[in-house]
Amino acid sequence: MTRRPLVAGNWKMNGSLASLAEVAAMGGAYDVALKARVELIVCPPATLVAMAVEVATRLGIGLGGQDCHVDASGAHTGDISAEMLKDAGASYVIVGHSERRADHGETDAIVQAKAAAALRAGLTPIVCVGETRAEREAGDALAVVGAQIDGSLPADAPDTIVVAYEPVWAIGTGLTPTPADVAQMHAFARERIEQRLGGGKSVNVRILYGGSVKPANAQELMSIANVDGALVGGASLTAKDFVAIADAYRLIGALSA
Ligand SMILES: O=C(CO)COP(=O)(O)O
Repeated sequence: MTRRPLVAGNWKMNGSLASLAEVAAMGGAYDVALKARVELIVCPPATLVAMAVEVATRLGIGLGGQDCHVDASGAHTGDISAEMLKDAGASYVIVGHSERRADHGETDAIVQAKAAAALRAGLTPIVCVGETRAEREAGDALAVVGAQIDGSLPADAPDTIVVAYEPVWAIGTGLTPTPADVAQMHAFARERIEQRLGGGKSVNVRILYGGSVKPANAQELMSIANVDGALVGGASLTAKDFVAIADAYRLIGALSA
């Protein structure tokens, strides 16, 4: 089992050219020892991906997009393809974030097609899943996430794909599930990913936790079995908080299966 933790920052619709200074500021604390321990990537708005490449690459920080179209090119005004993100210097792309599922009506089938598009372009998709508050309260969290995994992962995806469990009710609210609930969901997700992909691939698939990850709770959340890193929203906008989250890995031992 060789899963390298991944801490990914999702800037959402935030950031300007001036924000590239935050990327530059991540470099100082992301030192050789931390690089050996955890992979760090930033997913800024598409307008900034190409601009961020030089500084990010120099600091050993990866770049990702936040969405991609299913097609490589064509008459889709306002959309961006996975190939364009790759061309701009990205190596990852988030697909199926709950905000896109809600704002743009993205279904599991669309998310799966986007994940396949990412793979076609040579990007690693970060496929997001997660239940709403109502679904958790109804006792349906596992069933909902299981169905999203079935529907959103291409069946032939390689074990390099990343899955992010983001309970919708934990995003931007300061609320997080209990460690026991996170452990249960991540163990369940790994089993379900195995059923979906087969061939023992799930042991290598990184499953991130997302939703109100902050420096103060990072160590507790990242220490949970089957949590292979974090997808961070608000706290990824400032270098200090974002690197402090990755820094939790200095204190965490080898990841447990
Ligand atoms: O949606 C998220 C990351 O994709 C999580 O956002 P917050 O970290 O702001 O809760």
